[in-house]
Amino acid sequence: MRFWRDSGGGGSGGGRDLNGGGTPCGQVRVLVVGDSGVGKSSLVHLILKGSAIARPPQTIGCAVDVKHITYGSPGSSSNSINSIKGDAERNFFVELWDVSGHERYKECRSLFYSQINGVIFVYDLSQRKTKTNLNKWAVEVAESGTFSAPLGSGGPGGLPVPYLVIANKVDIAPRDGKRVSSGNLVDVARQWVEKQGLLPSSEELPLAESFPGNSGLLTAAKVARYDKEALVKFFRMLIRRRYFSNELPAPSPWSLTPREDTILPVETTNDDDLFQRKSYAGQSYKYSGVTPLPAQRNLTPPPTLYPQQPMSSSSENYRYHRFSSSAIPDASSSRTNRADINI
Ligand SMILES: Nc1nc2c(ncn2[C@@H]2O[C@H](COP(=O)(O)OP(=O)(O)OP(=O)(O)O)[C@@H](O)[C@H]2O)c(=O)[nH]1
Repeated sequence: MRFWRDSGGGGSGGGRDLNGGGTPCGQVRVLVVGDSGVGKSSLVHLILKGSAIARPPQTIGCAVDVKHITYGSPGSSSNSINSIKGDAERNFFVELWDVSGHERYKECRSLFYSQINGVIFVYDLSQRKTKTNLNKWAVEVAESGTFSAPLGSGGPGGLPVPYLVIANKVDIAPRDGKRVSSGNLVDVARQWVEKQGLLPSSEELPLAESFPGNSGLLTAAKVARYDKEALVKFFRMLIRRRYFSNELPAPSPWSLTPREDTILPVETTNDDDLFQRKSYAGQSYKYSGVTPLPAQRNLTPPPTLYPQQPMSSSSENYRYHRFSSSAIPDASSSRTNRADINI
């Protein structure tokens, strides 16, 4: 069975001429987790391609895509050894590990929780249970994962890396107490099961145990609405933590507020907290720009190679740690039709 998919495109990683031939300096790994059907793959597609995907196939195991991102200021010299710590613009890859939320992969998905720099938790605004379930996801990742550049204190479930909570499907979120149907198979099935009384209605689920940091980014992956700037800030913060942590402390990324004009419209709901965005994550989990503590778990320490070594444009240096797109099998067989879901 194949677990990986490499998009090989999307204007991101894979090619050698990124950013005018610039040499990638390194990579950060971001897990994308949440219940099946909340729209993780749709979101990843949107982040990579900038457009919505009509019918995402269900993820088998895990799909890996790579986004290219720059860090630093354009136009500065990149030849000096010091410039890596300074303002030269550098290329990085953000690996997005889109882990299937389907139960059938529960036993094996910890395989993918390796050397994680950050986590994106996704839930479905129209299915409140998917939000309360985020805690389970956090515990699972925290307990079975290994982490790169871990934080000194834990987030939800003890998660030791920065995270972002994304509330997807804002386009069909309940308004005025009424639920809007998305029409997609997973949602229809879930609503049918709830109606039969086989599951508590997600509308009735208590929010008391909801995920720490009720705020989150609002997205509607299906109609290509998301806060690109906030996502990029999150990715850059992960890069900074991993590769530039001995620079002067930067302002807390958790306190960065996305630009007002990129904020999705606030909709009226019976659950106001879902629609307020104040920070990227729980208050108890602020990253304050301090140098990360040594690895807390069974970790390979994050490589310090790239930040410290002189850069060269030789092809050897183009390879970067832990990810080689050539090592990743063909994408096409890693997914299957959503119609295959067993409900
Ligand atoms: N209305 C609406 N539907 C969405 C949105 N995002 C995703 N969907 C739909 O939700 C369904 C599930 O989307 P996926 O992206 O495959 O969900 P997933 O979380 O990756 O699911 P798994 O692979 O099973 O873990 C698809 O039919 C999508 O078209 C959204 O923002 N709004």
